Amino acid sequence: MAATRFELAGKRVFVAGHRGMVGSALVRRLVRENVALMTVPRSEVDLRDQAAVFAWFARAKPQVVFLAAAKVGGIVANNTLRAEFIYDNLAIATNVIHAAHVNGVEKLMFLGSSCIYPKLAAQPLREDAMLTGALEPTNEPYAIAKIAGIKMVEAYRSQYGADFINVMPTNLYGPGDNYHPEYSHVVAALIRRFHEAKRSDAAEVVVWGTGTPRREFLYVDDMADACLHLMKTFSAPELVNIGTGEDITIADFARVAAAAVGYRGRISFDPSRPDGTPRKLLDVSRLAALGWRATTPLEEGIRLAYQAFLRETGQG
Ligand SMILES: NC(=O)C1=CN([C@@H]2O[C@H](COP(=O)(O)OP(=O)(O)OC[C@H]3O[C@@H](n4cnc5c(N)ncnc54)[C@H](OP(=O)(O)O)[C@@H]3O)[C@@H](O)[C@H]2O)C=CC1
Ligand SMILES: C[C@H]1O[C@H](OP(=O)(O)OP(=O)(O)OC[C@H]2O[C@@H](n3cnc4c(=O)[nH]c(N)nc43)[C@H](O)[C@@H]2O)[C@@H](O)[C@@H](O)C1=O
Repeated sequence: MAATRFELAGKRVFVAGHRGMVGSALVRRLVRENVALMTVPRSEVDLRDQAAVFAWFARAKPQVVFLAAAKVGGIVANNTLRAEFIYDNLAIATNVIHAAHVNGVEKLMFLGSSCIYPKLAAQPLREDAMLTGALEPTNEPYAIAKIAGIKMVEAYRSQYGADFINVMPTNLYGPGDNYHPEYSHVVAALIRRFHEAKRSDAAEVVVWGTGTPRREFLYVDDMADACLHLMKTFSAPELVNIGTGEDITIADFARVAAAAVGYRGRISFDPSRPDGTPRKLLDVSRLAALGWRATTPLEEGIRLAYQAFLRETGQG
């Protein structure tokens, strides 16, 4: 895949979803670049509102867009709020991608997710595995909306020659995560649960599912760095996975998180809770060939994430 060079410097760069975990990491990373950063609060422009999005793009005229706004959550949020996950994510993708085209945006990056790959696809997950099999049922509405966004990017590239690209992040964690006890992802959920257990001297912490699923975790500042790298150097219709290329069982991950938090009690598993996809490990060879690798080891990332949790919940 040939490398290209896209100049970010001097551009008006819009981060959609700038208050979120990824969006805020993109903002932290972009301040080191010579760009005019653009953000807009959801109270001013709800990205599900087509008229509001079109009016804002026509007025603000961003040149570059990172589309990091979405309805996001862990396995239970995805499985419970199924209508919101499909409606919000379809609406956000169609409104922002079309508005970017109509207003002559020079380059747009759409953030998909590793959950767009079939539940039982061969591991590690290659980019060409998309649409080769049935999806994991717990997050099918979200994955379908993400696949629609990916296909829009491909269609606008092929029909209009738009320089829009698709990246597929693995499971992310770090500052700005959502610590909701039911609706968060596993990393934030376990940091909070182990922390509360440590504070209350609880003898046991219950982890959902069997502990056997395998997941790959990427620190969100690495994710932001990869996004900037690809924005500057990648332009093609193919997807690019963003991950570390290493995975871990949930049981082993729980031990890593407990150690980072300093919880020393028992860890048990509740198999009545959903496991989700048995394994989600990305093939990152395309990303490596494009010149990027993750640099934050899991133990270090979880330590930083715990510090961020303490800060963000007023305990640090
Ligand atoms: N977290 C993860 O593990 C993974 C995330 N991704 C993708 O990365 C992207 C960012 O995710 P992440 O940062 O974790 O999610 P967050 O929930 O932390 O952030 C989502 C952001 O989107 C904004 N947003 C949501 N709905 C609307 C709306 N209707 N109008 C305007 N803004 C809206 C939120 O605004 P507000 O703050 O006002 O609520 C928030 O800023 C998403 O596309 C997600 O699918 C992909 C793979 C894994
Ligand atoms: C990023 C990704 O996120 C979601 O998919 P997921 O990978 O299943 O993410 P998760 O973080 O919620 O769970 C990972 C694993 O961890 C186990 N687990 C243990 N204990 C807790 C726990 O306490 N909370 C949660 N949430 N999970 C737990 C859980 O049972 C599962 O086996 C999708 O919505 C999908 O759409 C998506 O994009």
